Amino acid sequence: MTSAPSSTAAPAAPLPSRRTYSYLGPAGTFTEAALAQVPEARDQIWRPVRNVAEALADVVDGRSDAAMIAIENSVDGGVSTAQDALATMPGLRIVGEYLVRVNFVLVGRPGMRLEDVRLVAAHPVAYGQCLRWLSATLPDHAHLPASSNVASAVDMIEGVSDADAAIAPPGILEHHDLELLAEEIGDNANAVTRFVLVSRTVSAPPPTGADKTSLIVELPEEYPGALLELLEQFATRGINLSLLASRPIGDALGRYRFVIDADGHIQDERMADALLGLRRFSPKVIYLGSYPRADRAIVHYPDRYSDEVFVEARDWLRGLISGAPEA
Ligand SMILES: O=C(O)C(=O)C[C@]1(C(=O)O)C=C[C@@H](O)C=C1
Repeated sequence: MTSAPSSTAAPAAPLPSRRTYSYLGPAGTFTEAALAQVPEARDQIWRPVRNVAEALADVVDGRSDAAMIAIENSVDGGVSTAQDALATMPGLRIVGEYLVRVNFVLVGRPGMRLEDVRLVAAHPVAYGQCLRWLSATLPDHAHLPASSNVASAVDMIEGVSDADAAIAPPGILEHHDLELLAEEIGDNANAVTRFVLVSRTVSAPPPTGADKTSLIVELPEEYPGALLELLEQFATRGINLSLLASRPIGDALGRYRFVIDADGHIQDERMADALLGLRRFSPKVIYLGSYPRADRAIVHYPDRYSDEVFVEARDWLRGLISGAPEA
């Protein structure tokens, strides 16, 4: 006979609540491949959405804990929709960086032949990476923008779009019955897309020695040499920039904000000093976060830019002010 559970048994421990991650769907996108690189995201809830702004809005509004978004492609450059969303949506922080090799196939509805393709559905960033192949192979085609690399094909199969063919990741054929029309159609076989994981404002993960800091900075108006002064904040502190892109602010012609990735962490003395310099002259500095670089490459600095030398110089100045005898 089995005994009834004793009423004095310890109550079961509450299950830890699962975290939700938004990403550009549907399943099978490169963005999903980037999310698969995040160990903490395993066994959590993955929420596919239709665009980057929706993924970030999920985080801002609390529907998700974090969002994975594409931010830069080695062939097509900065993903402007992501840069603009980060510039205008408050309360977000980049907490991680991930790289995904990207290559593309052209797929059609079952029975479609390459020579009959006229309308090609593709995400604009993917389209930009296949332009040379497309103009050589399908010079008369028209482009139908799609919201993602997988949505291009799924919308075509489901009759939501009139496309004859779609640019998609190679894995698409494992999930859908499609005609493979061409493989390896990307203009650069080594193309890589950089993704970032974005959460609500949190303190930065601790420095690793291989970190990046992302910023968006506006220039003062009517200020000759302002861009040079912005760059000097980094140059005079020995900080390398790995990204400098301009995006229109949108309120008037000729007004731009600068999207910057700088080597180093906000807790590095030289980076903190550069941020103070930027804050003094720029009307708006958005700090997007400091996080470990995807390639984990340690950056080495000449001694004059080390934390110790910054601290020593500050102590020296304090000593001069306080009248302490010089060592
Ligand atoms: O994640 C996907 O598959 C996407 O469709 C998005 C995206 C992008 O926004 O850059 C991702 C990687 C490729 O470079 C092309 C498109």
